[in-house]
Amino acid sequence: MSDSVETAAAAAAPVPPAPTGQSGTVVRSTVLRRLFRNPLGLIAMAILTTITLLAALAPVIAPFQENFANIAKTLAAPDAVNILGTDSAGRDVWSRLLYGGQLTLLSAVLCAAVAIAIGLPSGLIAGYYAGKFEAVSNWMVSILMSLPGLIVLLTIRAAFGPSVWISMIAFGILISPSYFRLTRSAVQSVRNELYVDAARVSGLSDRSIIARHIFSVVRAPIIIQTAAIAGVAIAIQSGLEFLGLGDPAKATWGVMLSEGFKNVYLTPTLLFWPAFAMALTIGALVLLGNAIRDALEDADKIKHRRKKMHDAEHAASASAAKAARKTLAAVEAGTEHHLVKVTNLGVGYPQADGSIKKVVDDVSFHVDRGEILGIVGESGSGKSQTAFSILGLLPDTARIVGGAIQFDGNYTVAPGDEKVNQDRLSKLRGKRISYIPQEPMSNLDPAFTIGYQLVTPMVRVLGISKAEATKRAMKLLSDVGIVNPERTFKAYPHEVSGGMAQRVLIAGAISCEPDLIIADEPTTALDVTVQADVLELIRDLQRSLGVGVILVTHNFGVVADLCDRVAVMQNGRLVEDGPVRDILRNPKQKYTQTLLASMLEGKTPMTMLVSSEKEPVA
Ligand SMILES: Nc1ncnc2c1ncn2[C@@H]1O[C@H](COP(=O)(O)OP(=O)(O)OP(=O)(O)O)[C@@H](O)[C@H]1O
Repeated sequence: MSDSVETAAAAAAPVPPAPTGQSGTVVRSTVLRRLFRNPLGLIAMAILTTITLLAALAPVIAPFQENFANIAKTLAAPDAVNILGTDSAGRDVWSRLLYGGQLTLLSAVLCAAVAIAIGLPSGLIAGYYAGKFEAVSNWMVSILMSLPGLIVLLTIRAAFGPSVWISMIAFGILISPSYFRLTRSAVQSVRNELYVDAARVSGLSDRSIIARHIFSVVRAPIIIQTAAIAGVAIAIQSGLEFLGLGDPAKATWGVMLSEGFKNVYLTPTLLFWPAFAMALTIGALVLLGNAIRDALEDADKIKHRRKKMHDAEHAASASAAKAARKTLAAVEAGTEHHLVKVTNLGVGYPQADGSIKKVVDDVSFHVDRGEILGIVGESGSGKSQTAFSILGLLPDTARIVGGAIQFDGNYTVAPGDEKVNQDRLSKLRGKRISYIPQEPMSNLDPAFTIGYQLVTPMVRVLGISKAEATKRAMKLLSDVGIVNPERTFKAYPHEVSGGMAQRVLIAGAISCEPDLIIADEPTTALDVTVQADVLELIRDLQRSLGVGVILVTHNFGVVADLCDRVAVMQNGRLVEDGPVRDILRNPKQKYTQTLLASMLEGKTPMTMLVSSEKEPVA
């Protein structure tokens, strides 16, 4: 398949589950265990927990209210009553430190929360959908980043008074672009991963895809970033207060710092204690961020631990679907109501000069239940673009420039439509239409076990219990010829071979009892020794389940071996179609004859072809 099409490639039914629930919990507990084993992480957590507890318990453990002043005892040295001494107004330093911790920590949390609330969702949406939202967000982010932060904060202070909360909300807004950019780049890096396309094909809504696949990618960097941002917020807030811009009526570490500085020559410890508390907190936050990063880094170890947690008991169960499919298969084949009907389809891409380059032109064919239609043609002939039109997975830039597509009598592309009807197709993909891709490995999410990726869509689409779906998955794995289904079920994609991964995807493709399977060169990425097995498997399953299959291939040998009917494509056009037997016996077009000749003469199919007699479509 062409490079461009690969971006739109999608996989069969397997949908990796949300990184929540059992697996998510296991991963989280593993990360926590690793954090506890890291001495720096442990120290950081101990410091932060102690500081938070002391601050939270200030009303209980502080000997005085933060603003209680004993004018008779100013700038006093530490004694039994005032263990850290008193300040210039006779207030207890220890009590103010505790109450100050409350305000300082809460304001840091507020700042991070505001920044996350703005930056995270906008980064997710911009990264996932791109387009206008991303353009507008980028524009706003650039404006925010070009603002001189300190001057904005000073202006806000002048306008709204010395409120620590308002300052921190403003700082949260100013700092939100860092979350936006972090999230957007993380999302962009996985947006076009085939397992994300696979989830789309399997019928997951965009919201679920973002929650399950995309958010899991940004979660770790966001946590690390938050630790750093909280530290920066404390430093900025204290910096402003140190400059005398804080609310003197409130005890915060910054206000204490400012007051301590005024008396630095008389009582240097007044400056030391708030500075020490701040340094300890900020240092602990930085250490914690690093420790979390280290804990998350070794993903493989985490995965292996997760794997051990999966202890399943499995047994085979009957596939009632098979019988149901057989019945269905007999109903509609050969009638005018086709499972898929493509009529005069045209697909094009707008060019820089304003013209549209057609890559599929006036293509018509149909597929019925219980039959295999082969779409054959040389590389670039438009096979995949046709298949992706049916799946609704054309790139955003593609335009339908003519014709229509009906699935089971309903238009997914109606005459006059410029785009595929995604609302309608999202209800079909993964449920009634499934897909077997050409690159099995890239279509399985490396972060989840094969079993999980098989079970989740069945639970969603078929509405069955997890236990039942597990049984079905085991049966499916054994149906597709996997010798040790238990082991494969518990394995991660990197632990199985390409041929086995393709069998897994085939199992996924049939798991939700589809009516149509679109297989796009399903053996291309496989070793020759397993190609025949996989093709035979598709044929056996198609026969027993009675589904319709569209098989995209450039190999006429595969067509001859497997298909009932064939559509031959060249340069985006359908040059010939009909029952395979007729076309094999009596190919009318020279192009078809050449394709056949390359097969019959035992040459490697499709390495050399005569040039088209027609002009390329444009
Ligand atoms: N995103 C895109 N933008 C512009 N042109 C594209 C895009 N995707 C595909 N094309 C063009 O569409 C034409 C048909 O591509 P398609 O992938 O359908 O061919 P194919 O027959 O499946 O080939 P292969 O067997 O190599 O996959 C090619 O000329 C390709 O360059």
